[in-house]
Amino acid sequence: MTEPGPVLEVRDLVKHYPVRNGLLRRSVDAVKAVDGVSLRLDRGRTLGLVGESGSGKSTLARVLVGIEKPTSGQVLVDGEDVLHLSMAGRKQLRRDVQMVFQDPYTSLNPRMSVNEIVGEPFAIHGIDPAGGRRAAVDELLELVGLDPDHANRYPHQFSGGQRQRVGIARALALRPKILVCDEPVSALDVSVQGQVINLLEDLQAELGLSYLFVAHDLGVVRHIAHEVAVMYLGRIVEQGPDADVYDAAQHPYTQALLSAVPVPDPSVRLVAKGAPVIASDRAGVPTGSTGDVGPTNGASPTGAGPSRAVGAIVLEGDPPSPVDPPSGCPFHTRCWLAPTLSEAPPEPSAGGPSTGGPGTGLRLVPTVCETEVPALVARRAGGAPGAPGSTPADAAAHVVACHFARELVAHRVES
Ligand SMILES: Nc1ncnc2c1ncn2[C@@H]1O[C@H](COP(=O)(O)OP(=O)(O)OP(=O)(O)O)[C@@H](O)[C@H]1O
Repeated sequence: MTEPGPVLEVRDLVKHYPVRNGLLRRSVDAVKAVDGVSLRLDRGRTLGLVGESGSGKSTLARVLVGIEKPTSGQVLVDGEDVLHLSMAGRKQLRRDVQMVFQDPYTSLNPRMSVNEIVGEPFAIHGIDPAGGRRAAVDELLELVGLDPDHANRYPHQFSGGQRQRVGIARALALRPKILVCDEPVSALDVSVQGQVINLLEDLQAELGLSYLFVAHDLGVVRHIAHEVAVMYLGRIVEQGPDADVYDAAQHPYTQALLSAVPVPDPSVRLVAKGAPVIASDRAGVPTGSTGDVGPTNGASPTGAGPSRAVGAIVLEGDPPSPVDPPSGCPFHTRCWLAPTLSEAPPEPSAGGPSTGGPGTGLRLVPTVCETEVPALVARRAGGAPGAPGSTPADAAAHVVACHFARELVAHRVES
């Protein structure tokens, strides 16, 4: 039985990459890859992290496993701040957080046998497992469903799914508490994606592992994650239990991503109240330009079968540059809700923003959305601010960073 509580907490994490110019390589600006992210991952749970290409997911993942140093912020593993420990303490704690990489074809050294690859973490950390290194490797291979008799083979002698199992075995060698899985199945055939996802779920149940699961495929994330965080331009814009986010998304960005996910039953259409519903049988991405989020083949690795997207919300243009993100709400330049807000007829206020908003008929978009960064706060259904002050640090809170978040409703349409 896994003890409840957070195993990983991220507080106001920032990672900026300096942009250098000229002969003197002066730092003139910065790519704001991660720009103030707070997250909480509970023991034995899976937090899915989704967002378009370039939203900062991989940078966040790399910071969490110690490949990159953050510009500022805190990363706590079991309550200990990993970034402010001595080298020795950091090395010890880093064992607790391991990474499963996206591409098993490039992440495994082709010149090393599987025995050497899986056993390498023992050598790096100077650990002699009880019973010897080879026995420990065999045990790890069995744990991930590989035949220990194949330990002397090389990566090219395995299929893609088997290579990813090797990568998972290596990540488990030091008995970590947390696995950061960066797109662990996106390089695999759809037919084997489900097998690897099932393996990760079995390992979680058996070993009490916690996963941060980075993925662009919202169908896969829905299958494996208990909670979902949505990232846009280096920030979390919505986070909550998977059912809340998938069935009642409130951020216009999340709604756009979800609207492009193929659903098994085309008579079910996901729409946000007031969203511009564009009927489509395109099983693809909503952006029409950047194209990261959303399966493109219409088939689900989780067994739902062929399906199609209906009612896709099309986001105009590419995401803005993280060197010069928009003022105010970072999403306002692409927000489909913005025009409807400025044209909304007056309606009775139900606890919404005290001045202006979708019910007042005032053209607030240029003022609030362009000038004020919306905080992540819990919201009641219907879009009115709920419990200000709730943050991702509160387990299971559904939090949204939008001045005018709207509840997503699922309803059946006549086909
Ligand atoms: N080492 C680096 N130096 C400068 N900029 C970087 C570096 N690594 C990432 N970036 C930039 O940071 C931003 C976030 O990139 P990141 O790879 O974290 O996004 P992502 O959401 O993981 O996208 P993808 O799914 O395509 O990997 C991008 O604008 C990217 O170009």
